[in-house]
Amino acid sequence: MIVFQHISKSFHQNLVLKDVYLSIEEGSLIRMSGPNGCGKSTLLKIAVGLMKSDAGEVVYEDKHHIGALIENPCFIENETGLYNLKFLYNLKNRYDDQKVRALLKKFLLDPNLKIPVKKYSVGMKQKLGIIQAIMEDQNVIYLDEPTRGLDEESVKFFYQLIDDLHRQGKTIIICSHEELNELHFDKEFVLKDGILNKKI
Ligand SMILES: Nc1ncnc2c1ncn2[C@@H]1O[C@H](COP(=O)(O)OP(=O)(O)OP(=O)(O)O)[C@@H](O)[C@H]1O
Repeated sequence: MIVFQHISKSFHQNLVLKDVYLSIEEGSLIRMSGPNGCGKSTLLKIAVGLMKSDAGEVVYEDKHHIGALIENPCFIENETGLYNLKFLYNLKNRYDDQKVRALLKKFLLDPNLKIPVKKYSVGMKQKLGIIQAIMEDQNVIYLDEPTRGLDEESVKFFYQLIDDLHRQGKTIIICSHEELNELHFDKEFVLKDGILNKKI
C-alpha cells in the first residue's frame, strides 16, 4: 500500500495541494487527471521525494523501487539515447542491453541512432523517459503525461506495455489529460483546486 497522508503544499500564497489523501493498493493502475496547473506534477514530485510537502507525507508500506517520468525528462544532451539509458542503468550496475534495445525498437527508435539527444523531438525524449522509468523492473511507476508527443503506433505500444506491467503486479500511477481509453484503470481521480476526488 502507498498512502498519501494528507499532503499540503503552497508556493508563496498559492495553495496548490490541500490535504490530499490517497491510498493505493499494490498492483493498482491509477489515473489522475485535472486541469493545467492543478498540481499533478507537484504531487508526483512529493511522492518520489524530489520536493518536500508543507504537511503530510507519502508512506510506502511495501518494498518499493520507484521509476518516474515527471515533466520534461532530462538527459545528457550531447550523447545518444542508448548512451543515456546505459548511463542511467549503470548507476545501478544492472544494465540489460537486450531489454533496452528491444524497448527502443518497440517505440520505433533505432537503438543505434547516432544523433545526440539534444536533437530529439519531444516525443523521442518522452520515449526515453518512459523507458528509464520502467527498465530496471521498478515496481512503483509514476508517469506524468506519458503520451505527450508520441506517435500513434508508440501510443499503442505504450498501452500494451502498461497492460503487461499491470499484469505483472506493478503499481502504476499515470497523470494524464488524455482519457487513455484502452487502459483498464482500477481507480481514477481528479485533482481540482488542490483537492483530490475520486472520478465519478
Ligand atoms: N517550484 C515552483 N515554484 C512556484 N510555483 C510553482 C512551482 N512548481 C509549481 N508551481 C505552481 O504550482 C501550480 C501547480 O503546478 P504543477 O506543475 O504541479 O501543475 P500540473 O497539474 O502538473 O500542471 P500541467 O498539467 O500544466 O503540467 C502551478 O500554479 C505552478 O505555477
